[in-house]
Amino acid sequence: MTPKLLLDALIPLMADLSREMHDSERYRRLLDTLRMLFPCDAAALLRLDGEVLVPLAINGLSSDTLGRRFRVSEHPRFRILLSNVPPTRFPANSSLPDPYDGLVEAHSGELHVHDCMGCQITMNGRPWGLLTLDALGAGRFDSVDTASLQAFASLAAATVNVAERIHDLAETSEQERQRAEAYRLAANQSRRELIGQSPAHKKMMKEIRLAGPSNMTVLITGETGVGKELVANAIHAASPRARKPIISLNCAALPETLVESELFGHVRGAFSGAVSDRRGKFELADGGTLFLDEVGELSLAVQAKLLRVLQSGQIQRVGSDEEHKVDVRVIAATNRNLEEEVRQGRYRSDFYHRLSVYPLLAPPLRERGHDILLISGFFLEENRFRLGLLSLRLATDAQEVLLGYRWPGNVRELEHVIARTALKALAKQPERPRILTLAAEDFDLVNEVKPLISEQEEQIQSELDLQNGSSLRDAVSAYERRLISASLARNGGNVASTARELGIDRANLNRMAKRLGLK
Ligand SMILES: Nc1ncnc2c1ncn2[C@@H]1O[C@H](COP(=O)(O)OP(=O)(O)OP(=O)(O)O)[C@@H](O)[C@H]1O
Repeated sequence: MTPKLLLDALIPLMADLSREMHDSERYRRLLDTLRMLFPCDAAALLRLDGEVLVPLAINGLSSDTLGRRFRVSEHPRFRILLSNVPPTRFPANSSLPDPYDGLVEAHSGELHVHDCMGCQITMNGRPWGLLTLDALGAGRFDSVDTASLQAFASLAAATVNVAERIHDLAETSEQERQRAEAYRLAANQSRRELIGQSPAHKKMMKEIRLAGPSNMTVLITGETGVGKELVANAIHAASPRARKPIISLNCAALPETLVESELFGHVRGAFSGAVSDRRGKFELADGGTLFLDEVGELSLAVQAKLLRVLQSGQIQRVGSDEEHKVDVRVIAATNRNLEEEVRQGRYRSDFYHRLSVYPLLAPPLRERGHDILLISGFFLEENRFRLGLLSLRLATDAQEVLLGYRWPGNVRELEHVIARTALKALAKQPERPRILTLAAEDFDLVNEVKPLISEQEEQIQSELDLQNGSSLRDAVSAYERRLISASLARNGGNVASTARELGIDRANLNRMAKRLGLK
């Protein structure tokens, strides 16, 4: 090969060193050039991973070769190649078995490789992997100059080095992005105050102030949307770790196989797709808090691993034997009844007890009385701003609707209801107003309204009222109570519509309700 041809072949490869491209494309171009320069039927680039050689790219070999893992101890040719820095040639009469026998695609009935060469790729003075060349015809490599192959191996090492550095950079920037996101979220969420004044709210805040400064593991329970994540943030903010991040993991959002790697991280090659080392949430939360949301969804196997970490404070990345010490406080949340899950054998009792060192209940919205209006105020203000209004408020009858509703989706549902209702009410206006007042009929909550007296309570009540000996007045009161409760429920707690349906005015209805002990 003339120097010009040689340069023509090598220049694009050198130019690749300063270009960003996918590894597979980079390695494919490397092997294409190798085959242009050296007369062979197949070539491969392999990375040494512990005791195993992993093919990263192949050319002229059957595609299943990429899935093979060659144990160095079982392949004497590979062992020899790895122990010598200069290239080694195995001539046709070599008695050592060839790992690629039967894998070269160009064979015309000839399965046996007759000429084989290889060269170590050295990185930082240590073997990183191999380049191999195979030919079916004996003596094909007679003319190959080993110094040229060694020079090519140096170019291959530079190529691999660039690919790995790009990987590391991408990984570092991804981790920095995650960290920045965690700080941003923490800052945003901690700005979100837990609004409320009800006794249930005050009791919860007291617990937060008590548990926060301790280093205890807290298990927050409560229905969906009650604000468990906000509670976790408040606990973190009240702790000495407040200046460090709180890192969240939603245990329900990931398949079991990924949960472990998300929690503990992994090393390169731990599983297919693990192309580089990665820190897990435990390492990201080091010094701070790890919030495990929906912890009730973890499998028994992951529970066992987490329990070990919580007890020892040591984590092991998936695929590694090394242990890392981490200093992490865990706060977990669930809307499941974990005690029941333990009884049913679906949850580990030891893990449950390790999590619930400090159990904290976030009460449902329907038990927080007028907090519903305070929290509505927060969301009304948010929506006022978003919709560009001067004022967004609730009419009195709308407040009654919100207070009478059972809120199965709790605060999150309230947030969505207000956003939806405000948007729809605005769309109904003939002209864009500056002030918008949401009325009872703007809310579409009628069907889900909680009966003011449950059916069972009502029956017991009416039986008591109608017992023998009760006065006519008591019986009439009982009847009025039932009639008004049913009408209020039908009208979504809307006093105006209820009064209309019953044919009395609102003030009268309010007086009657008060006299009958109805809220
Ligand atoms: N007391 C509160 N004051 C103001 N906003 C609140 C309050 N409680 C909850 N929120 C808001 O309600 C929404 C739902 O809260 P969050 O996501 O914390 O609930 P959760 O219990 O973790 O829900 P899930 O069980 O679905 O994970 C969030 O937007 C949160 O900011």
